[in-house]
Amino acid sequence: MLELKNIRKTYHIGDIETKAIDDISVSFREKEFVSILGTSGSGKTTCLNIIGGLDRYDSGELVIKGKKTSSFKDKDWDAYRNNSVGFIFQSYNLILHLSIVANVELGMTLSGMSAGERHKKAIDVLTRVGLKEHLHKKPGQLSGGQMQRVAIARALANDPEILLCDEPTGALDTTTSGQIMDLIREVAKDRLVIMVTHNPDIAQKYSDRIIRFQDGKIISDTNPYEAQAEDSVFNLRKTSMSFFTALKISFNNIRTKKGRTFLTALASSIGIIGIAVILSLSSGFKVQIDKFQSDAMAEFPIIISQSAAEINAENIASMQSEMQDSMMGTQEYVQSDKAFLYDPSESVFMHKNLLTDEYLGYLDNIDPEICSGIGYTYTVSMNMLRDVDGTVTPISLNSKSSSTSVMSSGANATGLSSYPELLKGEGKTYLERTYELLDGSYPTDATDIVLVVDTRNRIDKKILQGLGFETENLDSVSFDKIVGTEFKIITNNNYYVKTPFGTYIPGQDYNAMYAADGNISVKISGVIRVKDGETGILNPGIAYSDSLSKMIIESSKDSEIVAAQKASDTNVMTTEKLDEASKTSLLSYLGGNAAPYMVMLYPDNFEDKDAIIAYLDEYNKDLKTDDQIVYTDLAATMSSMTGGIMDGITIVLIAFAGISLVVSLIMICIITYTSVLERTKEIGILRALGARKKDITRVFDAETCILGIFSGLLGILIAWLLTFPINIILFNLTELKGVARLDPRYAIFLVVLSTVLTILGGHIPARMASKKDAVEALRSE
Ligand SMILES: Nc1ncnc2c1ncn2[C@@H]1O[C@H](COP(=O)(O)OP(=O)(O)OP(=O)(O)O)[C@@H](O)[C@H]1O
Repeated sequence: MLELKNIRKTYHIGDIETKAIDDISVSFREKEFVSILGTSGSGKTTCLNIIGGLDRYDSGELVIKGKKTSSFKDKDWDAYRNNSVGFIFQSYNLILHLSIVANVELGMTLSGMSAGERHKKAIDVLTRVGLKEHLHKKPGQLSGGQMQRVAIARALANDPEILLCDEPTGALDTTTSGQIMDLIREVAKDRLVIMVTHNPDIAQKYSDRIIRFQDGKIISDTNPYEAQAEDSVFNLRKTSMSFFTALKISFNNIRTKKGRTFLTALASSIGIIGIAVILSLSSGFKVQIDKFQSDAMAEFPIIISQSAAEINAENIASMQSEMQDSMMGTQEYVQSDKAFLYDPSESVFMHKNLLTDEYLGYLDNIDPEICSGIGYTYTVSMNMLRDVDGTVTPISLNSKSSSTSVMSSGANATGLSSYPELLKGEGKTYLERTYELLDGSYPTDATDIVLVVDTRNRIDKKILQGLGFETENLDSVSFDKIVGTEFKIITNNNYYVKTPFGTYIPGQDYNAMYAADGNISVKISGVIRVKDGETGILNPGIAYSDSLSKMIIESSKDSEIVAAQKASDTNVMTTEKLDEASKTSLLSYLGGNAAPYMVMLYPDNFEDKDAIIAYLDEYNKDLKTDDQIVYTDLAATMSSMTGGIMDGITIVLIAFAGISLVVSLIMICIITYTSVLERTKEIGILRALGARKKDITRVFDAETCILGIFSGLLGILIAWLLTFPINIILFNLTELKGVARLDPRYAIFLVVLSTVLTILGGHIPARMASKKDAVEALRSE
């Protein structure tokens, strides 16, 4: 059954050699109870460990059931320990954080038995050793004798052919020893039991055969046996521990140290908290910036003007460096007594855009899905008269008090703006989306105009004066006085009078002009104000539709004065000489030029803006530089600046948080290492039960995995809780609401990251654990 042939084992510590086993040859029967007696240090335990596959011999041969073990690989030894050998130790060697049933099940788990079968078998053997009443207990709640019974049950669970007992009663009183020995005697009826003991009486009383050791040699054997040549019928079932079992073992271990686990997880979650808070802040700020940018987009549509300064990256860079020079005082000074002449217009490259009918048609055909509105600005003048309480007086829509600003896009003069028309034909108009109605109605016809007041309902006094309202000594004008006010835009033919000299002057007979046919009647349909949270493009004052301008141009283009002006190179009103450009602009002013001065395209979002730009670029593709239409996209310059800054800040902050993640990684490494040291005995027990080195690594990987998931979840929870005070603080500082928000996708990613990093950090100590010598591990306390 079991044969040791010239087995030797020597331990080397420094220069000192200890011959623990010195050429032992002995054979065992298939069923017998053998006691090994001997003085301390005589090599008994070493021999038992070699037989049990816990320790390796240096030379000789161990033959098990006719199979030589010299060719055994690690995995064969693991399987041998698991299937064929049961160990019983003096100090019981139970895993304290597992229940006694789980302790007994462990060996069977490694041999791959199903959960149900395992459990039944564990209960059976525990009942057999007399522990039926104590199944629910943990090892720590049992007496020494009871613990040894559990150890016996564990050793018997896999029904091994060999039971190895190393002083099984060494720690027990006489009565209990007797009971345990009776049990072992019983077990020995159908297997080989080899017991190491110091107690000759016990050996005498219970065993069939006594072998005495001295200085690593056998000095006597009461019942020697000569091994018969056997055919090898030795079949080993390979052992393996599932990751789930590893998780269960580790989870139970962690459960016994709740406080420490919590503190460890808390400390190692700091890095995750840092990154989660930074990510939630940066994504929150990004949302704010995106919102700001989409507002900015409404404010800065893509502008196509008749003449465009080419703003490109180069210009911006040179502007920036000029600014920097003046701020830093690094401007260039030249020593000279001459004044150098230069033409400033040469340094600004102006591109003339020819807004031909073809191009305007091209713009009109833009996909309404990508461009929510197109606004046209014309420089046509509006000659208006209003009947104020029976007196017809000239009025103006324009306060004429402030300068024109292209930056405020839709406006062609302060107090007078045109609003973009809806391209989609359905849905809310730009005004309905962006402005709230204070009185009257939104414009429905081209001839409906609206009064825009600011958020405090204010309006420039001069605008209402221009419209013919009485404002002298007044603080306010009620809306119903304004809404419904009608006036007329007088056609050129009605407005201009030809003088005997062939020139044209505005007529003076307002009543006749007002009453004449062909004028365009206009009505103030309502008063509007920008909605809270929206950014409007309209200046406080009057806003009218592009169609109104088109109507005026339509009515003016065939008028006498336009015809006369087209035919003349002098100003038909002042007889002043005109160059080509002034003539064009005068014709535009008179409504003789259908081309808009400026076109603005309104996207809804960045993708749409890109699509619009692609559409505009498409037109320019095959054209010569001079014929190309240059557009201005101010939002792009803004967004690339803000986006870049935000990304930069985020990266720097994450780098800092990353450092704390590395620190927690090192900490996990140390903590796992401590856990390995603490659980050395457990490693020995698992190895004795047949766990492979891989399985030991797995147990610790499982522990760090649990720790990683837990610290990840804890980190996310804390980071999420932190977003509330952070938001309150940010709101107080910046009035931005809900900036910090934790994206669930980031949260999941960070938990995974924490788990992976923790497993990585713990893997090295876990590998170290697996390399521990089983015998030494068992010996540790
Ligand atoms: N890992 C080791 N490293 C070095 N020497 C060892 C090691 N294990 C055992 N020895 C030595 O080998 C010899 C045999 O030890 P072993 O434990 O087998 O004796 P034993 O007969 O079981 O003693 P005891 O009855 O006291 O347990 C002893 O001299 C011991 O010091």
